[in-house]
Amino acid sequence: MKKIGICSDHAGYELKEYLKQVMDEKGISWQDFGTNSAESTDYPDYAHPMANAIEAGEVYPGIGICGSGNGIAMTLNKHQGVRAAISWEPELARLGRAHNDANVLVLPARFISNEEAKKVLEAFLSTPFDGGRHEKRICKIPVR
Ligand SMILES: O=C[C@H](O)[C@H](O)[C@H](O)COP(=O)(O)O
Repeated sequence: MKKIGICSDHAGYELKEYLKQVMDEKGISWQDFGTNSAESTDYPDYAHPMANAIEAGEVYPGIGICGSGNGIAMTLNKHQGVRAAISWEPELARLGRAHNDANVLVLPARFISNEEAKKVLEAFLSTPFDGGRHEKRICKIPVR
């Protein structure tokens, strides 16, 4: 498995650090694109570099975290090669992978506990893309 990319703003910093520990325990390699403290900052400064690395094939998949999940998802999904799915329960993460072939899991740090986020991440990482009818749909997502 490639390194997993992970990034957050200040609101997601503590959850990001927790999930890095979770991945360490599972023997999963990760690359942290910041932020590096809980000091107030701007999510695009971390989301764009991680999205660029995903598009370049340097990391896969990614995890993006901010307070609501909205800002970081909006930023990530501006990239043609990124499909970022906001998930606050395991079934949403499973669907993001199975139906949308999501390559970034977005977590809303202010609306999810660490334990629930761990379950969401596990669902995301263990679910393959279903393909089939979903394939042509995701092919229609990019703006041409
Ligand atoms: O969509 C944006 C994110 O949820 C941010 O984490 C949030 O807006 C940060 O809010 P504040 O600057 O009040 O900590």
